[in-house]
Formats: sequence, structure tokens, C-alpha cells
Amino acid sequence: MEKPEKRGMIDTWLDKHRSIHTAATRHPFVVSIRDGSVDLSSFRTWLGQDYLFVRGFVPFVANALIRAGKESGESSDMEVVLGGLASLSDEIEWFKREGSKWDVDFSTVVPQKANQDYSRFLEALMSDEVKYSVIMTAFWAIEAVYQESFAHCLEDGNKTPAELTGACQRWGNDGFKQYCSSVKNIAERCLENASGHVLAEAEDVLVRVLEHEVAFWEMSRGGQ
Ligand SMILES: Cc1ncc(CNC=O)c(N)n1
Repeated sequence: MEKPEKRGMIDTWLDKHRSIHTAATRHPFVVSIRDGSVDLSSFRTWLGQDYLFVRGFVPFVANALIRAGKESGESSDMEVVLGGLASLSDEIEWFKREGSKWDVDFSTVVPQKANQDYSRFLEALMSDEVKYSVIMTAFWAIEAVYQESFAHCLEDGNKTPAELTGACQRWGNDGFKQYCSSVKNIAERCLENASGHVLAEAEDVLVRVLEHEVAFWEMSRGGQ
């Protein structure tokens, strides 16, 4: 078990931006998975779009890995990020299996605007100008939204359809929760030494991740 850390900047920011954080982690699409009312065409839309997202997320994590190797004083940072990168390889295989199960042909899925906007945002975060602490804050937020959302679908009293529990387990399991907590500790440690200017940037990036995540869930409504 990770030791419980003292309350840091991230928790302070989450309190300050509570409504957007809740919008990202308790989106109606996620709630509909948990209560079993989910529309399967929405799920299929999410699956196709998320497969494309994850392919774009790989270079972002690879860049975070490079930055961890170059700039982090802690050798364990690289191991945490490498673990995340390795699990993306399994994840891509899982998406392919789900794609066949739900009859979603990824080769014909076109990225929707919210997906394109999110990819562009990730690309901008890969610039050398962006501080390591800002990258790690964004990385944590991206992973944590999925962890909190899908863990909610597995909590007591859920009516999550059996055929969707695999997706919920992928991000809602305890190992993924531990990994998110490790990424959060890295971000918090870096933020402790950050200037006021960098803190403001990290807070802004955190809020923008939450906004992109809400817009991403919104795509499922179309159920294309
Ligand atoms: C839109 C979005 N945000 C976060 C994640 C979780 N990270 C990797 O899988 C995801 N799959 N999709």
C-alpha cells in the first residue's frame, strides 16, 4: 500500500473546481453504465472514439517517460510511467477484442471534434516548453478520470450489464487505482517545488483535462 500523502495542490484544486470534476467523473454516460440503462450504440461510439484516443495517448505517455528519465530526480518516476506505457499495449489489444465483440470496425471510425481537440491538446503538452510538473499533473488527471468513473460502475449497488464489466474492470480495478495514486504522488512532489507561474499553468491544465473529458463523454450521446 502507498503511504497516505499529505494534502497537496491537486486536492486543493479539485475542491476549487468540484463541479467540473464531478461532471467528468459522474457523467450521465458513466451513470447509465452503472444503472444498466446504457444505450449500446452510445457504448459503441465511445469504444471507437476511445480506441483512437488511446493511440494518440501513447506518444504523450512516451514523452512523459522521456521527461521522467531526463528531469526527474527520482528513479522510480520512470518505472511508474513505464508501467503505464506497458499497460497501454495490453489495452490496445483489449480494444481490438472489444471491437470485434461489438462489431465496431476501428479502421472506419472517424475521430469526432472532441477527440481531435483533445489530441491537439495532448500534442501541445508534448512540447519541450511544458514543465515536467505540468505534464505529470495532466497525466494524473487523464488517468484518474477513467479510474474514478469506471470504479463507480463497480461500486456496491451497481446494475452494470455483465458484458460491460470488462471495460469497467480495466480502469476500475485496484491496481489501476494504485498506479493513479503513484502518478499523483509524482505530480504533487514536483508541484511542491514549482514557481507560482508554473502552479497556475498546472491548475489550468488540470481544469482543461477535465473539460476535455466531459466533452469526450458527450460524444457518446450521439451514438453514431
Ligand atoms: C478519453 C480518455 N481519457 C482517459 C483514458 C484513460 N487512459 C488510458 O486508457 C482513456 N482511455 N480515454
